[in-house]
Amino acid sequence: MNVDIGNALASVASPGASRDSLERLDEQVADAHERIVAGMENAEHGYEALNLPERTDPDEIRAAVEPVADSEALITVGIGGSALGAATITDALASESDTEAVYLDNVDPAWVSNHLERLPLEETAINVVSRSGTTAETLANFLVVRDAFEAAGVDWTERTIVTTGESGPLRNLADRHDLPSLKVPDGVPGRFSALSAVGMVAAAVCGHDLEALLAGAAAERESLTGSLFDCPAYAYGATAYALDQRGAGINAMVPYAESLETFAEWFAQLWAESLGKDDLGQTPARALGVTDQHSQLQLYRAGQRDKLVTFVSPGETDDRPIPDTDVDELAYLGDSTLGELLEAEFEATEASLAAAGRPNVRLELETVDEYELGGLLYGMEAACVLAGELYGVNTFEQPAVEWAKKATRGLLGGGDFEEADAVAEKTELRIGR
Ligand SMILES: O=P(O)(O)OC[C@H]1O[C@H](O)[C@H](O)[C@@H](O)[C@@H]1O
Repeated sequence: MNVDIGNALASVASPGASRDSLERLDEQVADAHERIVAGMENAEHGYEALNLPERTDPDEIRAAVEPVADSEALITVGIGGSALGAATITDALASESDTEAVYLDNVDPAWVSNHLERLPLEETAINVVSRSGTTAETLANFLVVRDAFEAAGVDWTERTIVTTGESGPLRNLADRHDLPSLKVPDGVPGRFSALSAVGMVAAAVCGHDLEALLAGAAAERESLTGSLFDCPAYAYGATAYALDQRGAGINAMVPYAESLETFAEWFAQLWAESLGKDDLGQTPARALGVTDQHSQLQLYRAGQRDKLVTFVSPGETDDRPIPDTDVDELAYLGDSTLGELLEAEFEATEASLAAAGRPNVRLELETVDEYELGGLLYGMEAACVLAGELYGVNTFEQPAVEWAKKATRGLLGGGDFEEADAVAEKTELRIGR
């Protein structure tokens, strides 16, 4: 991964960071890097995620999925960090296998039912993922999926893989039914677990090259040094932080590839849950090039000066020529391909923001394959850990989310949680019927 921060400099954009201010920030980056390296060496909670390229064992993952390797579909039941990493990987990568990857990361009943009714359950595998083993949405969906398999006369115990922590309800269930199971590595929060079994079981069933994913991540790990001017991941994390400090409180992630749309969702969780605490943090927004040039670009170029736009350039992709036409006004298109049109629109949009003095950063891939994607995921995780150090927040916890989880359980009668009382205490000023 390369990172180009030129359009975030104060000489181009406002808000922008001057070269001098980045030099000064680099001293903090050096200190943060020392802290990060110590955390990695001591396998501290969270920092341990940056050791995954060496820790994850592709053979173990492939062995666990062996019994369902030739399934027509794989239903991953998980939410947040237990779904988005896997979905990012299988959505981004082309595969020769025909396995359809489906993610049940919502409890919308009609949507869940639609999936269960249309999939060939006797040829479908189930991948249940929950670090805690207690998340209500995941366990509820799993019970629903199991029930659908039973109703269709399919033995779900023959078709289920479990990835969870060392103990908990899901671990007990896996043991009781003797299901193939993998462990969420210790010290790795869900949103940092894409490069473990959590993110890679689906990739294995879909036939992706797990070693290449890890090699791309390992190369990014090698590039972690004590200076933002030498390390693409830190350059991104430090620049995003510096711009937030200067008023760019929103970070719009804009990949120029359909296949990377889920990556923007994954990034949004990483950035929001890790940095959004102590009244700090930069709000992630999601957009897609070129589609959202025609819906959001107006705001990004001419709205409030509160945004950083992060582009992801996918590099080389499959291409398709645009056929010639005898309509004079469209003749110029006939000399191009769709890929060239996409690239031209990307360059034009980037330039349009810079020309209007709007900060933007470019993340460049050579192409979208396992190696590059592994590097991108790792790079963004390292950027986020660095940003967390610079903000001085606890990057690896999410107490605000836990609050809502407890309130939900309380409402459903799953225990006595004082958080649930807040629901009854809602202030109302209702207009309408
Ligand atoms: O993996 P689980 O324990 O089921 O948790 C799934 C998700 O739950 C919560 O929403 C947390 O805030 C997320 O960070 C986590 O990824």
